[in-house]
Amino acid sequence: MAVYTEVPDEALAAFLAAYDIGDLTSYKGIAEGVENTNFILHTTTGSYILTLYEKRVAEGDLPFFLGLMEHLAANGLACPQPIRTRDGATLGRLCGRPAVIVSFLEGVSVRRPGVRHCRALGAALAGLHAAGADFPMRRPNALSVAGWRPLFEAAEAQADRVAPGLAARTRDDLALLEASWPRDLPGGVIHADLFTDNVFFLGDDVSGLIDFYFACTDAFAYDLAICLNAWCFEADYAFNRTKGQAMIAAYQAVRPLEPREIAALPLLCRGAALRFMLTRLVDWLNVPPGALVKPKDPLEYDRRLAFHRRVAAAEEYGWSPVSPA
Ligand SMILES: Nc1ncnc2c1ncn2[C@@H]1O[C@H](COP(=O)(O)OP(=O)(O)O)[C@@H](O)[C@H]1O
Ligand SMILES: N[C@@H](CCOP(=O)(O)O)C(=O)O
Repeated sequence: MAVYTEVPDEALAAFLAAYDIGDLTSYKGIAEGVENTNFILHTTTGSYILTLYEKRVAEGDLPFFLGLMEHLAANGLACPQPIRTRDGATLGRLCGRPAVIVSFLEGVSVRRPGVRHCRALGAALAGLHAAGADFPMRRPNALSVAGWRPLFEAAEAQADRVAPGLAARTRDDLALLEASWPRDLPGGVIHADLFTDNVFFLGDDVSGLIDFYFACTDAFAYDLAICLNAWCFEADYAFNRTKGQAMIAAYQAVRPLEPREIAALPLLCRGAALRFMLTRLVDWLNVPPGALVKPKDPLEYDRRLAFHRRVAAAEEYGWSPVSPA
């Protein structure tokens, strides 16, 4: 459950007094999520999400995240829109935490995405990349290849306790990726965490994208690689090429991949899997006493890595020269 900060009624009322969003009729904490404290607010004008940023989101990054959501929403992307106070501020403070109110998005996330969800996601991802094209702020990706070795070093000594041989195979993956990571790919704003829990659907259509708190400036194809990892593996860790094909084709219908992006896809997928394996591994080995949130299993990404190590070409992810949408 992710309500880390309790908010007394009076503190909430004082905070809301700065906004023009009507009178509060009810509110409650949201159990989902791992990073921040979220409440759903119902007022006489509609529903909103109140987020209190906990320690894992750097306060200095908030202008980037909030500015990005405003920019994307203004460019037609269905994403949370920060609500301004009467004084024009998007960022406030509540119970000692930076806090914002954003618009509520309708829809539900899917736990086991089908081919049609992967197709819709591919189009939505390309739409996000297009909507972010002229966003003027930059945020380097702290969890790209240069950030992986410090994570590995923090976990290396205990990695084999999690799975035999994990330290050695991670060391080898890391060395290979550091030596060959593609650095000159087309890029811009990427979401960098577009897992199924961050995408809402109404029927077969994407109704909203949330959780922009890993968003950064990086290669577009790396975002696609993150999504191929998160959406296209089955429960037995077999890669479903039909899902990959649907996602890539729908992405390319909006933004065709360049030959160098296609060539780089196997490395990008391997790097994306390593990134999530490593952050999960560090969290897994450092669960604080009394933690509210169960850490995610790093071995889910160790198993994906076993697949990526055998891949030689983008075709194995479902890319094809003439991709049917
Ligand atoms: N704008 C929104 N509209 C509707 N629901 C939202 C919105 N933002 C967050 N939520 C709900 O809150 C949950 C946690 O949000 P998320 O941003 O993923 O939190 P965290 O950053 O803590 O992981 C989501 O799974 C969703 O149920
Ligand atoms: N998607 C990441 C963890 C980040 O969680 P989120 O709830 O903020 O999306 C993972 O699966 O490791």
